[in-house]
Amino acid sequence: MGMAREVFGESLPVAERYAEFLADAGVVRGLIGPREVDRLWERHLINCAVVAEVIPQGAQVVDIGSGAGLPGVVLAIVRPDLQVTLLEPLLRRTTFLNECVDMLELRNVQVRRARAEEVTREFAVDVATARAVAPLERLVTWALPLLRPGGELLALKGERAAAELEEARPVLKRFGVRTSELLQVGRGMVDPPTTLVRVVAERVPRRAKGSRKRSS
Ligand SMILES: C[S@@+](CC[C@H](N)C(=O)[O-])C[C@H]1O[C@@H](n2cnc3c(N)ncnc32)[C@H](O)[C@@H]1O
Repeated sequence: MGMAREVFGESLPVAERYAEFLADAGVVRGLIGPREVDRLWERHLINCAVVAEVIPQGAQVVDIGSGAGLPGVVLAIVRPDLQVTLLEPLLRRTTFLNECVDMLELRNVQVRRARAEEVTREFAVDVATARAVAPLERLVTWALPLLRPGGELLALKGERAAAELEEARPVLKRFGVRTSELLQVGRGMVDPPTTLVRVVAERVPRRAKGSRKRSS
């Protein structure tokens, strides 16, 4: 628990209530595997919380495919300055997420029931996050249209992060992306540290090049 205190600081009691809800209702409703309960803090809460290291103050964040709230709920707990939208298409999961928001009294969170590719006109946020949602080459096609120009996707990826970034190169090129990189966050706090793929949206396109309508 020592590391949890260090990571969550004064938000620790809220994080503890969230962990209890995941271990209880989350398991009963099939949103978290029973085997995850013993490693909830290390593999889920702390692993997600350390992403806050690279999110700017006051950012608007969309968490794509939030599921039971990872990483979106955790980021909202550890960083009350963020405005977080949890984007999740499945009703059973948005019900769970709304209950979390009420129970934890998270005033900086909204839940939006939709698929990412359906709501591109609604968002122009600073940061999109996603964990375990889709391969990077598909994820970027959902995430980049939700970002403001210069905004960034932070995709939590495991061992295949570098390979997925390579596979996504053609798509990144189509979107005119010039900045994409691997980052590690949470060194010394979680083992292994969390690997992120960071992709910065370019200043211009909302659609991939080549799919743009011609003006004449
Ligand atoms: C394996 S779960 C991961 C949930 C959570 N991010 C986590 O790490 O525990 C993938 C989630 O992505 C959601 N999802 C799938 N396709 C999506 C889409 N097109 N837009 C938004 N969410 C999507 C699913 O409903 C599911 O909740």
